[in-house]
Amino acid sequence: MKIAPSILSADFANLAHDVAVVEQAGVEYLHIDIMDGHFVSNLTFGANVVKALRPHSDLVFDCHMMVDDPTKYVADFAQAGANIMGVHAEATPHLHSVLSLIKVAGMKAEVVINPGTPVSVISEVLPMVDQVLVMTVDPGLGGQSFLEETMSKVKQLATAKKENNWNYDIEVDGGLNDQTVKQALAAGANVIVAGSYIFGADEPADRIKTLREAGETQL
Ligand SMILES: O=C(CO)[C@@H](O)[C@H](O)COP(=O)(O)O
Repeated sequence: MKIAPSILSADFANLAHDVAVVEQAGVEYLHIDIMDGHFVSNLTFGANVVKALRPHSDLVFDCHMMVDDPTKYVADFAQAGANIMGVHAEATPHLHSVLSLIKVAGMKAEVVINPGTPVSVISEVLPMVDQVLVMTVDPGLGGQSFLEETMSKVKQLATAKKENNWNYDIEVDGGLNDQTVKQALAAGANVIVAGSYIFGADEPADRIKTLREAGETQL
C-alpha cells in the first residue's frame, strides 16, 4: 500500500512545511492536483509550483492533470520534476499519444477515469500504462464522499492486470479515510490518495499512521 497525500487540502501558504510533515511521516507519494478551470471548474496550480516544491522533497510527485488538452503540459511537468503524470481519458481524443509522450519525457504514465467512465474506454492503453487512477469522487473538489460503486472498476482492473501480467498500480482518489481504505484495498487498489483526511487533521502524521494500520486490517 502506498499513501499519496493530496496537497489540495494542504495549507497553500505553507506548502513546503506541509509536504515535509507528510514526508517525515513516511508516505510514498505526493499527490498534486492540477486543475485548469475548464476540465473542472476549480483552478489550482501548474508546473511552476511543482518546480518550486521539487528541491524540498524526495517524494514521488504524482501529478493528476484535471486539464483539457494535457499534451501541451507534458514537457513543462517533466522539466519541473514530476515523476508520474496522470491524464484523464475524458480530456483527450489522443490518449495513446499523450501517454507515449509522457513516457518519452521520462515520467511514469497514468490514465485516469471519472466515476461515470467505464474501464472499457481505457482497455487499449492498459498494456502501456504504469498506473491507473480510478476516481472515487467526481473530480474538482476535496472533501466529497467516497463512491462505493466505483469499486467494481477497481476489481475489473485488478483482474485484468493479473490475467494479462500487466504492471500498473491501481490508485484511488476521493473520500478515502480509515474506513473506505479497506474497501479500496480489498477491491485491489494499492495506491491511496487522501486529502482532507490527512491535511484536515491537527496531526497529519497520526492520520497517516491510522490509515496505514486500517489498510493492514482490511476487510
Ligand atoms: O482529485 C481530487 C479532487 O478532484 C482529489 O485528489 C482530492 O484532493 C481528494 O480529496 P479528499 O476526498 O481526499 O478530501
